[in-house]
Formats: sequence, C-alpha cells, structure tokens
Amino acid sequence: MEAMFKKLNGENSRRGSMYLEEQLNKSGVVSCIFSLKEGVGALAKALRLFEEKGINLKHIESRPSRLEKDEYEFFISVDASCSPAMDEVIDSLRTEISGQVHELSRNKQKDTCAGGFKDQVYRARRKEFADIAYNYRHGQPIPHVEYTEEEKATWGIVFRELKTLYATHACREHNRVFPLLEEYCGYREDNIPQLEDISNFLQTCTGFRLRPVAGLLSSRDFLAGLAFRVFHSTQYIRHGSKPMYTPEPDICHELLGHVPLFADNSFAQFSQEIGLASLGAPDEFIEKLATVYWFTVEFGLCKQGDGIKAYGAGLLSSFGELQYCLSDKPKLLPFEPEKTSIQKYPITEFQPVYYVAESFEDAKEKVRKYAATISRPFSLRYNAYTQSIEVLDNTKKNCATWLTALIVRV
Ligand SMILES: C[C@H](O)[C@H](O)[C@H]1CNc2nc(N)[nH]c(=O)c2N1
Ligand SMILES: N[C@@H](Cc1ccccc1)C(=O)O
Ligand SMILES: [Fe+2]
Repeated sequence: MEAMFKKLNGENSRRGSMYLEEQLNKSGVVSCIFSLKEGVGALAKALRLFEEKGINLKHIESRPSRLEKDEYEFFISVDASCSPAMDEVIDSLRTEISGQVHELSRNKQKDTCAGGFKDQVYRARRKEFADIAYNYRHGQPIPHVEYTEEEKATWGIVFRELKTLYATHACREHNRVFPLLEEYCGYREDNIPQLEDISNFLQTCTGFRLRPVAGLLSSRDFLAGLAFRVFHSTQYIRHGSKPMYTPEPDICHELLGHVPLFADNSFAQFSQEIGLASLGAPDEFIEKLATVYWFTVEFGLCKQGDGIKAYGAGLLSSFGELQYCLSDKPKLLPFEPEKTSIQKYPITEFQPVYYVAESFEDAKEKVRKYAATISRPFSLRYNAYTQSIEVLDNTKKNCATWLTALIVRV
C-alpha cells in the first residue's frame, strides 16, 4: 500500500506540478528579475547590454525593491531562443553595473507578460505547494499552511459568493453538511481551512481521508485513491484574478465542492464504488469511468423535490458555473452510464451538457450495474478495518498473481 502511494505521489509530482496554462500554451518565453542600484542612466546601461547581444525584450516592468531601499527591480521576458545569450548579459550585468540578478525562471513557460511580477510570485508559491505534496508520506499529518492575505482575500470572495447560492442551488446533502464544516473545520469567509483538520473530520464521518497533491493526477491514479477512500486534494488556491471559475482543481474546489459530499455516507460509498470499479480495468474502461465520474461527482445535477439541484463539486465551487448550470442555457439529459460514458466534454469552460440523476441512490445503482459489465478475473471488496482491498473470488488460484500485477500497475 505504501508502495502504491509512493507511486501515486511520484506521478503526481511529474504531472501535477505543471501549471495548467503552461500545458495549454507552450510559447517559449524566458523571464528573469534583476535589481539595480538607483542612479541616473543605470537602466539605460542595462538595456544597452541586451541590445548589444541582440536580445529583443518582449516585456519589461519595474518596481522599487522590497529588500533594498535604494534599489529597483526589473522583470523582463525574452524569447526562449535568446536563452544562451542571456547568460552573457547576466554576467555583464553583474560585472559592469553590479546588478543583482535573480533568475526567477529559465524554463520555458507561458507568456507571462500579462501577469508580470504577480504571476512569478504565484508560480513560486505553486512550487511550495508542490513540494509539500511531493514530500508527503501516507500516515503523516498534512503540513499546516499559512495562507497570505491575498490568498485569503481570494478565498473570501469565493466563499461569500457561493454561500449565497447554496440554499437555492445545492443539493440537500451538501447543505446538511456545510454548517458542520463551519462548526468543526474552520470554514469561514476569513479563514482557509487546513487539510489536516478536514481529513480528520472526514475520517470520523465516512472514513475518507485527504492526501495532498500538486495538481491533476491521471484518471487511473486518481480513481485508485477513491477505492481506498483516499481523496487527493490540492492545497494551493486559484489565481486571484479569476475567482468565479478556474479550469484547475484548487483548494476552493476541493473544500467547498468535494468535501461536504465526502462526509455523506451514501455519496462516499458511491465515490468509492467508482474507484473500486477502476482497479485493474483496461484503459478504455478507465476513460469511460472517468467520464462517468466527470458527469456525476464533478458536474452532476440531480432531481430533488420538484426541482433540480447541483451535486457536482465543479459546480459547487464555481459561482459562475453554479448559476449557469441551473439556467436555461445548458442542455440537460438523463443520467445513463452507457450513454454518459461516451459524452465528449470541454475541460476549460462551462459544460454545454449536464446529466441529471434521479437520486444518489439511483445513480449508485446504475453505476454499479454498469461497472459489473466489465469482465475481470476477480471480484474485490474493501475492508474498512484494515483499509485494504480483499479478493472475494479466492477459488481462483491465480487471483493473487492478478492482484500483484494490479498493485504494481497502479
Ligand atoms: C477521474 C477523472 O479523470 C477526474 O477528472 C480526476 C482527474 N484527476 C484529478 N486530479 C486531482 N488532483 N483532482 C481531481 O479532482 C482529479 N479529477
Ligand atoms: N471549475 C471549477 C474547478 C474544477 C476544475 C477541474 C475540474 C472540475 C472543477 C471551479 O472553478 O471551481
Ligand atoms: Fe474535482
């Protein structure tokens, strides 16, 4: 089991530490920050060094240094093809005009011109969170994070806006658990709750626990975690410029969207069943199961009373999409796993199509039947006491071999 989690964590560090926009926009830009002592003509001299090496600046910004009173800091971006010549310029800055050169990033990254310093700070912060996730080992307490004032302000906006919508837009299970999280886990407009407190709370409710991750995991790894009642949770917060919708999971999404429902027994069981169905399944089936997960746990709607409510975490964490999903704009279809599992969907914008479940119980029953259609050489059961998976069909001699293969694979 520990080996399995190590693997999950390894995968997570490779894929997860990548800032999603970086994946989407591969334009090569290299940025660096340097500081210079104030003085007439200092910047002009520095810029001449770039000119001499034939480096064309794509972007430049300046600000007074926070560390040294009489210094100015400059943030510049150049085309990645200029990277080799940059070494020479940096050397010259140091020797000829005694500039302090901080190379913030030399890896190719998205064009940060729009974000400038702010984006550099955000990226550095994301790296800190990635390191927590990477160093985390099963069984340890999840490290406590001091959030900055800016991060708390972003959380505050998301929290306040969503709370006004929950009464009318969220399913009743979510609304039932939310006050408990306010009471026991520090859910407040002016406080970003700590993953460790929530993990402990969930364990007492449904046995679910949290594990910190740096970002998106592969579907197979993510679903395997659910089979063990482990929910992989990000710890960083979305960029302050986009509070109402982000295409990446962040702490608002995990804590406001997912956590309330993981405290609900029926829903926790539903999530775990999707996870169990994924174990040892072929890639084609994983993809379908991930799509079923997407249209239920992430973006599901369900009938309640004589209306329709949101239970998908991606809806319950985005005040933009939560309003949109119950408007007359999107298309609503009945949830039927066979059909839902082949629906295409966008991942960086509001969903054009949602699937409506009759109830959690009905969705659970349908997913169970659907999962049973995949042929497997063994049947599995989760033992909550030992927190391990047991093979039921032990008349099959080769089941141990299968299970070993499976664990090696995940
Ligand atoms: C299973 C399905 O692919 C789903 O969208 C997964 C993918 N990977 C993830 N990875 C993380 N960290 N958090 C998530 O919520 C998900 N969701
Ligand atoms: N769009 C969601 C986050 C999310 C990302 C990825 C998948 C699902 C949800 C939000 O803004 O809160
Ligand atoms: Fe999610």
